[in-house]
Amino acid sequence: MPSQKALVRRPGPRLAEGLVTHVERRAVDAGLAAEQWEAYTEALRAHGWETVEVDPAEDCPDSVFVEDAVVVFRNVALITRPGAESRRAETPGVEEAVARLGCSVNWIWDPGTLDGGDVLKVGDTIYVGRGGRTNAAGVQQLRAVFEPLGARVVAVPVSKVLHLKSAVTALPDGTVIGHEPLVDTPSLFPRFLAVPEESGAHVVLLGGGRLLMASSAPKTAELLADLGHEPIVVDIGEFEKLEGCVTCLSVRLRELYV
Ligand SMILES: NC(=O)NCCC[C@H](N)C(=O)O
Repeated sequence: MPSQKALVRRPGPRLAEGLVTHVERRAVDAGLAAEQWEAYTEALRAHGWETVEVDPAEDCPDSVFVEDAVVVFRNVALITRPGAESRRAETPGVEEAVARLGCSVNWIWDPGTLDGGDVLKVGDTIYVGRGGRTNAAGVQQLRAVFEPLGARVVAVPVSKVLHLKSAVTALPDGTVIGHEPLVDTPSLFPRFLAVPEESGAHVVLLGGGRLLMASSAPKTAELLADLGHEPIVVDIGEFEKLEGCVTCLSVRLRELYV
């Protein structure tokens, strides 16, 4: 039976030292971050997802952003080689977790770099952002792993934000949504809907019409509700200070057979 599991990773003691690239550094309240993380994982569970915790990586400030360490398509997990060197020690724990769940495992190798936040799956199309964290070799290696499984890999330039999924994600019907000033080439997507807020571009599909979204995008939540979707809103403000979004705090394993 297909699973409804979601990998998550508890924030570690060094969270406040997480990388910032496109935003000013602001102090992170570790206690509040822990509460927000609990509420985020609770929202996943409340909507039918069993959360599976990856062992903590206490020395890695950014390890809570678990989606950057792995890309899963069908039953195959591609362990990334993060573009930021300080994040490379995050991957062994994630590799162990996906292997335990029964995925076959592949790897991005030197000189490739790839962050999971640069990978957006829409059906069998895999968009991969070529930007600050993912290089051309990483794109080629991703293609070599997933195209034989039936995926079509489409490379997309990313220059204005940290990751492709900082700029765009997709609705259940496949429409790609993004805040236009931050999207390099909206015309690359067959159906594109502009949203009024930067963090409005980030949705996690919970199933049915339910979309997990950040409370920092109220106008977008209203727009999407008006289009017949059901926003489920969580406050992830402490993670947004570190350029995190709702998407990067979990990895949903939708096609795992266990
Ligand atoms: N996929 C994501 O959007 N990940 C967010 C990563 C934030 C972290 N502070 C970083 O710069 O790597």
